[in-house]
Amino acid sequence: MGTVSDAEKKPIVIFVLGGPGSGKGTQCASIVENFGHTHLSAGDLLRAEIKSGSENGTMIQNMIKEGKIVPSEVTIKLLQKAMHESENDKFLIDGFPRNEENRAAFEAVTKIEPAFVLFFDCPEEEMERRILSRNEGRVDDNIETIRKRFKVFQESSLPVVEYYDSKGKVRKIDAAKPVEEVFEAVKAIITPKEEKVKYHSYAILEELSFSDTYGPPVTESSLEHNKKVAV
Ligand SMILES: Nc1ncnc2c1ncn2[C@@H]1O[C@H](COP(=O)(O)OP(=O)(O)OP(=O)(O)O)[C@@H](O)[C@H]1O
Ligand SMILES: Nc1ccn([C@@H]2O[C@H](COP(=O)(O)O)[C@@H](O)[C@H]2O)c(=O)n1
Ligand SMILES: [Mg+2]
Repeated sequence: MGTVSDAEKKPIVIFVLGGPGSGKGTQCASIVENFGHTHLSAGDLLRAEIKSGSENGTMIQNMIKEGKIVPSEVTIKLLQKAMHESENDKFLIDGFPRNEENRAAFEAVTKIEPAFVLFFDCPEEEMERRILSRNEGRVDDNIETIRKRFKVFQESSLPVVEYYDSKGKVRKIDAAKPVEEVFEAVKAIITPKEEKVKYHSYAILEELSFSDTYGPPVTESSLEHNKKVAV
């Protein structure tokens, strides 16, 4: 069997999902800083497309104002372009897939399956409070559009989360907590396996030196055990 060349290598994709205002963009910024992923927000790409004066601009603007989901073809093209232009091989795709059409079309076109889905779970009252004090001048940050976006989230986006949950791919996070606490939970999920093994090994070594100063040396087999613990 031949080897897979670099050109054929699939990027690592993490889908970042959660209701409007749940904190996806905020947490993605910290993940980028700490773990080096490239952050692609579908909403940001669509807003940039409006600004660029593209022929789809007016259609996208109207859909965003109404809290509706833009046809997958448009959004996927923007995501693919951004991925091709990046030299990175690990991406956080934020706010996508937003409905079943988004999900199926992305998989069919790119043949990429997400490594997992980070799902930010937050009550509507908290998301509403956050959006109303966001102050970024977004056309959809008003109470009328917020209500529509909540409805679309419940009816179209949650089924996508449930789909990935049925495949064991959802990592759910309590996003109602303060930013720093949410990020601690994120870190526990994103931290590469090797780092966790190192951490567990040090913890066991420390425990040994405190509780049993003259205890048995840490053997290779006991480190092997740590590896099994740190999944
Ligand atoms: N854990 C948190 N606690 C309090 N405020 C938060 C928290 N996380 C984010 N915020 C604030 O809430 C607002 C919404 O956050 P953010 O833009 O990250 O959400 P989002 O999920 O990307 O929303 P959207 O889907 O509308 O793009 C921002 O003003 C942000 O500073
Ligand atoms: N897959 C997507 C993502 C977003 N949209 C539209 O953009 C709006 C804002 O998205 P945020 O992620 O920045 O909240 C969203 O309400 C949709 O109108 C989309 O169509 N498809
Ligand atoms: Mg966002």
